This record gives sequence, C-alpha cells and structure tokens, in this order.
Amino acid sequence: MAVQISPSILSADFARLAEAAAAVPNADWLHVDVMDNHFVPNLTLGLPVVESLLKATSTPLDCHLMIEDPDRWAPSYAEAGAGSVTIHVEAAKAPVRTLRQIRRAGARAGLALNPATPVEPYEDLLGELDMLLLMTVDPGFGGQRFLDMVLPKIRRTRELVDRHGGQVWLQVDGGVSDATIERCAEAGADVFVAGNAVYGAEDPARAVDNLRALAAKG
Ligand SMILES: O=C(CO)[C@H](O)[C@H](O)COP(=O)(O)O
Ligand SMILES: [Fe+2]
Repeated sequence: MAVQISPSILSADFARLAEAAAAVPNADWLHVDVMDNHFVPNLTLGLPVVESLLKATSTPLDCHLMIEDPDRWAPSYAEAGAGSVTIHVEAAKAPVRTLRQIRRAGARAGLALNPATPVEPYEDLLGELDMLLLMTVDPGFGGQRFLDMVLPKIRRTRELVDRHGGQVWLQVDGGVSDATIERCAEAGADVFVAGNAVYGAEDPARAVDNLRALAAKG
C-alpha cells in the first residue's frame, strides 16, 4: 500500500483550523484528535467543530476518538461525513457493534491500541476493521517523544494483518517525525499521523512531502 500522511490539527492553531487544512493540500487525510478529559487528561473538540471542518475542506477527516463511551458517540462522526472514525479498544464496550455502525454510516472503521495494549487478543476483529491505529505515545498530548518499545508490536501487527489478507491499514500516531518515520515504515506501518512535525514546521506542505519521501524509503 502507498504511504499515506495524516497531519494532526492538534498541533495547529485552533482559531485557524480552515487555514491549517488549506496549508497541507498534499495530505491524504486530516487527523482530528477528539479528547474528552476523561479517557485522556486533555480536552479538545467535538462533533460541532468536525461538522464545520467538513464544510471548510475537501481533505477527508481521520477522526481519532480519545473518549469514554465511544459506542455512543462514534457513529455520529461517521454520519456527519468523516472519512474515517477510530475508537479506542480500551474504552469501547461493544467494539464490534460500533465498528459495524461506523462502516454502515459510510466511513472507514478504525481501532486504536495504546502502547501498553497488546494486539494479539484482537486478531479475530480484523475482519471488522479498515484500520488499526497503534499509538506510539500514551494518548492525550501532541509533541511527545516517540516510544521505540512499540516497534516490535508494529512488526507483529504487520504480520497479523498480512496473514489476514493485508486489507487493514496500519496507522502510527505519536512522535512521528523525520527522525522516526523510517523506523515505523520499516516495521510495517503505512499511514502516518504527524502533528508537531507538520504544523511546527515553517512550511507544513513541505514537511508532508519530506515525511512521505522518508516513509517510502523505510
Ligand atoms: O493522538 C494524538 C495524541 O494523543 C496525536 O494525534 C499525536 O500526538 C500527534 O501529535 P505529534 O505528532 O506531535 O506527537
Ligand atoms: Fe491522534
């Protein structure tokens, strides 16, 4: 699968989200971090902002829900028009039902795993998924240091996914930068979220191109 880059608007200016979207016309997705101050100790944005963003950009939205009770909230993001909706396995009580609802509403269904959550117990869920998100930091904040300890899990997940036909995208999120993206790609990731590495750069679009080129090497 070709490399995909999903800049995280968590690292952009929240008063200028439409401009942040326009700054990366070469991105495959815009990554939207929804945090509720319960599942993670930070509060960001919710459905009304996602609805406004959908009107402001044609880049598909990759919504990463770091919230309690995703079973209740996730389908609304898909119904609103998000291209991809990812729920955390640590928070979902009925992940299969919720993933099916996301797909039925026309979005790609994603399942996210924290760094300390093993992937093996979820092998049977692969058929319900369009994307597996392996967090490479503990979720909650942008600008954290990439956790190398997740690399073996990325490798094992790539093997699992390939054994099941290779349809499921493998996304990494957290501390992905010029310095770490090749290692992630080499381990088997194909969708790369980057917040600080894109919006902390002087030229965000150039940063996307650089990340893409480095990932393609890995
Ligand atoms: O989900 C997230 C944090 O929980 C963000 O998507 C992630 O941290 C991106 O920011 P950065 O690339 O700066 O680490
Ligand atoms: Fe994220």
